[in-house]
Amino acid sequence: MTVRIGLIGAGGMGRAHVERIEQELAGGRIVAVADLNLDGAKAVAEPLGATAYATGAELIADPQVDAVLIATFGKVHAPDVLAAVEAGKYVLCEKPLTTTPEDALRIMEAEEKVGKKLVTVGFMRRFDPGYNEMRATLQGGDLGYATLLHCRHRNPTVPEGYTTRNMIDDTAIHEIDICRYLLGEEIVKVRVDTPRATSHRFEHLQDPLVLVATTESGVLIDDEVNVNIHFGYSIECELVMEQGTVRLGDQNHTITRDAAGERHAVCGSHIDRFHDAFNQEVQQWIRAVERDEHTGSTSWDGYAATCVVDAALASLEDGGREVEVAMIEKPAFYA
Ligand SMILES: NC(=O)C1=CN([C@@H]2O[C@H](COP(=O)(O)OP(=O)(O)OC[C@H]3O[C@@H](n4cnc5c(N)ncnc54)[C@H](O)[C@@H]3O)[C@@H](O)[C@H]2O)C=CC1
Ligand SMILES: O=C1[C@@H](O)[C@H](O)[C@@H](O)[C@H](O)[C@H]1O
Repeated sequence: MTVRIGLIGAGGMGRAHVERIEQELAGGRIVAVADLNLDGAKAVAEPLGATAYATGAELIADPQVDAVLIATFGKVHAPDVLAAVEAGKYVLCEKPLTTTPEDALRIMEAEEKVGKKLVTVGFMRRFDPGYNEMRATLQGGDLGYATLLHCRHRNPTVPEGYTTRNMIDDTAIHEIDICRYLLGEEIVKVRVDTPRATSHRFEHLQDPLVLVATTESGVLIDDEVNVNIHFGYSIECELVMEQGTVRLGDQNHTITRDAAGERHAVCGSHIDRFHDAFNQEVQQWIRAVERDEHTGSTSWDGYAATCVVDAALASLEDGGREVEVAMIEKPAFYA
């Protein structure tokens, strides 16, 4: 069976997903594309012989669409995710699932009503081999339990419209999710530190900032979010356990050694750094939809991440005070 996919949001990420589905992956085909900018939707749809729509609602109602891939802005994800769930269609929604915990709860309620998990959140780092090796090392138990997790999320630059809020709800949300995934526990409190700002930022931005979070068992996480670092796209992570540490590698395949020393190229963007993880994520989603099964992160993961984002934003507004994360008990449906 070929899974007939409808894409909502034909911007940078949407087009990157279309390219991988059409050129690199198996089992899926783009049959419809929706974008508020109808010309943008047509530009992606027409070469594929797909139908173009101006709204997600029309695309979701199209009986030709088996499953929905959402790559619009985070703050408009919720209505389309809800409509797809209510139509009984599987959804792969780019992160963040929603920008408020209330919207994520509504999605969870809709899924529970339908009686099956239909939503996967685009937390693609869960498919990165490096993070999975780190997780396996921790779970193996030979190095003891985790005590600390040091993360760095460095982007070359960001556009002027990107806000300090986005440093948390659009950027740090990746570490919020991957730390929960690596450690297998929830984050219970968080504060945001605001060091001296870089002169490379737009004036309105608090860049860099550092999230300091604590998990249920007391593991301390620090996450440097630094989005105008210029030299490249650099994602780092070191997990400290009782008897050893494990550190994420980069995407380099070779190391050059000469009179200037040893070096390897640094990635330029999320596209090259997480190319394989994105492919794994979307390929596994297509295969799971074929089998009528859920895969990857759930609406609960989207909800939990949004609750941590909310607490971090409250800390930022309140001078870096430590804020407890408010969240509901995990429903048995997501156990
Ligand atoms: N996993 C990752 O590493 C990355 C994830 N993303 C996520 O992908 C999503 C999209 O980001 P980009 O492609 O960079 O943004 P973008 O601005 O390039 O594209 C967004 C597109 O959605 C369309 N759109 C907005 N609201 C809409 C609506 N209500 N209905 C239909 N179309 C609508 C816009 O017209 C635009 O074409 C975001 O959620 C973002 O966080 C983006 C970059 C990397
Ligand atoms: O998800 C992503 C972007 O939306 C975000 O703006 C970047 O900071 C991240 O590095 C990238 O992976």
